[in-house]
Parts: sequence; C-alpha cells; structure tokens
Amino acid sequence: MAVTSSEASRPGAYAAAHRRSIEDPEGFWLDAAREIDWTAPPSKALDASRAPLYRWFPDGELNTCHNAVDRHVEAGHGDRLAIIHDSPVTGTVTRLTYRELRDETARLAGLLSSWGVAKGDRVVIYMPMVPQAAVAMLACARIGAVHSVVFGGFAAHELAVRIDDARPKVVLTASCGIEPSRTVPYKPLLDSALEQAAHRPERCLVLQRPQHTAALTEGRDADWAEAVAGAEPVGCTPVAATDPLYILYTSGTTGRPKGVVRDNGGHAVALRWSLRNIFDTHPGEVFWAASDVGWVVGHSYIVYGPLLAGCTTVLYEGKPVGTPDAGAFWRVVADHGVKALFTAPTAIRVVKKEDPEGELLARYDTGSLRVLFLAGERLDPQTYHWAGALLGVPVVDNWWQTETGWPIVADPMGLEPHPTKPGSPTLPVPGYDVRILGEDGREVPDGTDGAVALKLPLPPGTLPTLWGDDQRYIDSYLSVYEGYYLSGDGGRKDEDGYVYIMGRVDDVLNVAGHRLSSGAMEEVLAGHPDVAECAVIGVRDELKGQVPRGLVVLKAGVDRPAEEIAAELVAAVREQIGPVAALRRIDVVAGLPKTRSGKILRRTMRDIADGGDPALPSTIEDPAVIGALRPVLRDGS
Ligand SMILES: CCC(=O)SCCNC(=O)CCNC(=O)[C@H](O)C(C)(C)COP(=O)(O)OP(=O)(O)OC[C@H]1O[C@@H](n2cnc3c(N)ncnc32)[C@H](O)[C@@H]1OP(=O)(O)O
Repeated sequence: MAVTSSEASRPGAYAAAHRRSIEDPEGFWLDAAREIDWTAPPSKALDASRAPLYRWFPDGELNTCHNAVDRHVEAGHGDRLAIIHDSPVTGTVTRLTYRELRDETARLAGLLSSWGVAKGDRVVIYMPMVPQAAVAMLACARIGAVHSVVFGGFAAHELAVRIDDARPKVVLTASCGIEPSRTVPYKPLLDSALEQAAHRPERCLVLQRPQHTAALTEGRDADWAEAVAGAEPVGCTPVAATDPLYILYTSGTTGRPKGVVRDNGGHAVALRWSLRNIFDTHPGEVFWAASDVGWVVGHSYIVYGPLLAGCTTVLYEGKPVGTPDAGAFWRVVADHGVKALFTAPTAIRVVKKEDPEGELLARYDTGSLRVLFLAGERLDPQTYHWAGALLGVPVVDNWWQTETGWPIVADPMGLEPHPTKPGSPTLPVPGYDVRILGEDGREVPDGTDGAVALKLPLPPGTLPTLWGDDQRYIDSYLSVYEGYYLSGDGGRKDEDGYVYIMGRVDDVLNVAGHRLSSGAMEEVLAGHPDVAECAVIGVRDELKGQVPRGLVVLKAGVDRPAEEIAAELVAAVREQIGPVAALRRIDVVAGLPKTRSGKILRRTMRDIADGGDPALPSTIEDPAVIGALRPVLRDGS
C-alpha cells in the first residue's frame, strides 16, 4: 500500500517503508506510481535485465509536463498559483497560475515543434532565473524533447563543451542575467560558445530582457516574445517512462563533465513521493528552493517536484544578502506564505555573517514557515544551531547528488520525523540501501569511516546512465565495488543507523554548494604558456565551505613576476570556466608532491591546507617537497 500523509506520524512508518522499499521494491514503487497519471500504466516496476544498468517502469508511458501542469488544470486547479517569480534584482514579482503556465508552455512547445524539434531531440537552455526558464523545461517535456540546462555562471567554453556533448537542435537563452553588481549579457557568451563548439544548433530563441537587449543573428536567432506569440499551442506527447527527460552535466574529477540522464517515469514517481514523504509539502502549499534552475536542486525542487505535487513554487532571482540585505529570505517567506524553504548551508552562513543576531527577521511575519531544508554541502553544526534557534522551526539536513536527483539521506518529515543529530542528515531514505565500505569492499563497523556506497539497484528517479556513454557510467560509479554505486563521498553510520557525510574522497570541489572539477581548472592553468605543472585543491572556507586554490610550477627560464602570472591565471579560469569557479588564489611553487608513479598528492595538500597533519604515503617521491610547501599551504591569507 502507498504510504499516505495520514500515516505520517505513525511511529515505525519510516522503518516499515524503508524495509519494504528494499525487500519489495516492485510493490513499493508500483504503489507510489499510482500518484502519477500514465497514458499506459506500468505493469512492472524494475527492469534488471541489463544489470548493472537498471530501468524503472519499462512498459509505462506518460508525459511529465502533463503531470506537472495540465493535470492540475484538468482537476479544476487552473487558478492556483504555479510559479511566483520574485526578482529583487529587477524589482518585480510575477505570478503564473497553472492555467497560464499550461498556455505559455503549450505555445512554446508548439514553436519548438514547428522548428522540427521532436521526441528525443535535445534542447540546451542557458537562462537566468526567469519563469521562462521553467516554461522552457516544461515545453521540452511536453513534446518529449530532452532538455539540458546549463548554469548561467558558466562561461562560453563550458557551454560549448556541453553543446558538443548534447548536440542540441535548438538553444534557448535570454539577453542577460542580472547579478547584484552587474548585468551579465548571455548572448555574447552563447555566440562565443557556438564559435567554439563543433556542433551547430539550427536555431536559437532569445528572451529579450529590458535591462540589456541582445543583437540577434539573422537566420538563426529569433525573438522569444514574437516567435511564441505566433505559435500554435500543442498538447502533451506520451513518452516511454524510460525515455530521457533531461541531461544535466555535473563535474567529475576530469575536465570533461558527466551528462547525468534523468528518465521520465522514475523521476515523476520519485519526486512526487519525495514532496509528500520527505518534504511534507502538499497541493496548494508554497515550496521555495532558493537555488538556481541550472543545478539539480533547481530541476527537482524549483521546477518538477513542487509542480508534480500541485504546489506553488517560488523562483527567486536574488541572493541571500545584498538584494537588498540579509533579511531577503525572510521577506520572501513572508510575502508569499512559504511553508518549506530549501537552500544550501552556505546561504545561511552568509546571512549569519551579515546579521549575526538575526535582527532582520523581526521585520517580517514568517509564521507560514514550518521547516528549513538544507543540502548541497555538509551542514556544519554551528549553522544548524543558528538557523534552528533563529527560525524556531526544524532544520532538516539532507544529502544527495546531481546523479540521484532526490535525497539519499534525510529526515523523512512527511513520513515520520526523527530526532536530529547535528552533523548527520539523518537516515537513508526509502529506496536507498546505504552502506559504508572499506577499501576491501566489505562493510565497516558502525562508527568507522569508509566510502559511502549505495547497493544496487538505485531507486526510481536516479540516473540510469550517462548521456551516450553507458561504459563511462559503469567505470565512474559501478566498477569499484561490484553491486554498488560509489557516491564519491566518505562517511560513516552510527549505532542508530544515522549517516554522517564527511565530504568528497576524490578531487571534486564543493564551492558554495557548487560542484566544480579540479581537473577543469587545472586544464586552464596548464594551458598558460609559462606553466609547467599545476594542481588545484579545495581548501576549507568559513563561508563557502571550500574555495579552490591553485599551485603552479613555472617552466624553467620564466622570470616574469609571480603575481603577474597568478593574476593572468585567475582571469583565465574566470574567462574559460566562469565566475562561479571563484579561483582567487594561485601560488607559484618550486615543486608539487607526487607519488613515484607521478600522481600528484592533492589530498595530502588539501589536508595540510585545512590544518591537518596527514601521514605521507609510503609511495611519495620526495618528502622534502611537502616540507617546502607546508608554509604556503598553511598560509590562509
Ligand atoms: C543536493 C544536490 C546539490 O548539491 S545541487 C546544488 C546545490 N547548490 C546550490 O543550490 C548553490 C548554493 N549557492 C548559492 O546559491 C550561492 O552560492 C549563494 C550562497 C547564493 C551566493 O551567491 P553569490 O554571491 O553569487 O556567490 P557564488 O559563489 O555563487 O558566485 C561566484 C561568482 O559567480 C557569479 N554568479 C553566480 N551565479 C551566476 C549566474 N547565474 N550568472 C552569472 N554569474 C553568476 C557571482 O556573481 C559571483 O561573481 P563575482 O565573483 O562576485 O563577480
């Protein structure tokens, strides 16, 4: 039987649901699938015929846009607010009802169809936090096209890499994004990306914003408002549950991003389930994920999750501070009656820094707020306690990844809230069999650190593969421990089964909740004519969690001032990866520590920079190099 909200507070509801999800995934997820409208209901939940590549609901057929939008209009909720766009950077608030959202989405979908975009074609969306970004995603879903949203803080080169991998027929963009300190023209970035990319999209659709108008390229670009006004609306195209809904690129250890694929059926079922059972949010309530549509939180909990659940979602084009002050979040909660706020710990830390006593909260009536969800990086106990004491509501840490699309470990607030242990995101979510493995692939005892792995199969909504590359999916995630998905994070469980996540065990960085690749930054540094060798490490930072630091060895004979070269390197990373990379410090050093086989010891450097005193690996080539680097790494200025 599906777990319904009426069972929410029944003691043991979580344990029963989790046990059933692991022992009887077929029954558990077929029950959950009843919450979704299918054009062909699935007769079967799990297809393991190609294990370790699993598929969910193999004979189901549905349309995600129908479930997120049309379904609510048809059920008589057309006048309910679907999206509130709150934009302090433009001084506007725009509200879209479900009916308006359906009509706008149907027209944009009609335009894309008239341009020849059909089921399975890819569409890249490179847009700021405007309602049209959500409309664009839904319009693709409506016609079975596969969207790939690229975060606006990435520069042209990163966009080009994604365009070449996804090979979109069309790109949707806007003339500009608006950061508090500046307007960011998007169109020149897109034009530059298209010059760099080998793949040529046929058309680009440009939303002209009054803050900055873009020049359009004759024959390729069209003006959004004009083109959509003349388009015929279209209905929803049924797709297989296993057909891709979107590709979202995420950073790995190398410079080449991984195209995480999300299917239609498993995604709709899992997100619908999560809104009720984890986030305790119900139709008509206001859910606000203060993130960006370019990240997975934006996909799952700004756009699809709340809309699949018939909630009102807030799309916030602003920052936690500076738009205009550290009371911004509390103002939005009060203005729109937000019940659940979801953000990253870093956002709360910047609010705390500017308003340590939380005095600005008193200006607003935040009585609608019932819970604060935090994810995207480790929640430090100080931030947890500060937010809880200030807001007087539960603070719910949750751990997950772009790859999974929804929480792996969380306190299931709708199912059965649990006592919190600061530093732990609480318990494995139903569907996830979380194990802590040692280097030999065996489970370690409670309280012992190890690799956080998920026993296969992963539940619905998680990645079935990487775009166009099953083998890379297997190599990257499934091959280290047979039968397990390797998360890349280290952690442990305690005697009550609570999971503690300690951070990445590889060279992936987490900067202000943004997952960044050290390899991508190193590629840029290595491209400088004066650089012989380099390494980028993520070091602990009070506000952003981690910040990148670059260490470079110059080529013999280079005698230019180190500061000049460092400044060029910082600028090159910003130019090629984007401002979001936030690499601000480069040190020119005499050598980098390596193993005898030539592997740079990034983790050792990171641990030293974080104030630790790690044991040096026995395979180190020259321990004196670390001795010379220690003062540089420890210099946190
Ligand atoms: C659970 C699964 C997941 O992990 S999903 C990922 C979850 N992560 C998140 O939701 C991200 C959370 N972080 C944030 O929202 C921001 O970092 C917050 C805390 C709001 C701070 O924002 P901000 O002050 O812009 O700092 P930042 O470090 O993010 O930005 C660094 C530079 O990049 C720029 N930037 C940012 N976004 C854009 C954008 N969309 N378009 C263009 N530029 C952008 C910022 O302006 C900043 O530039 P600058 O270096 O100050 O000149």
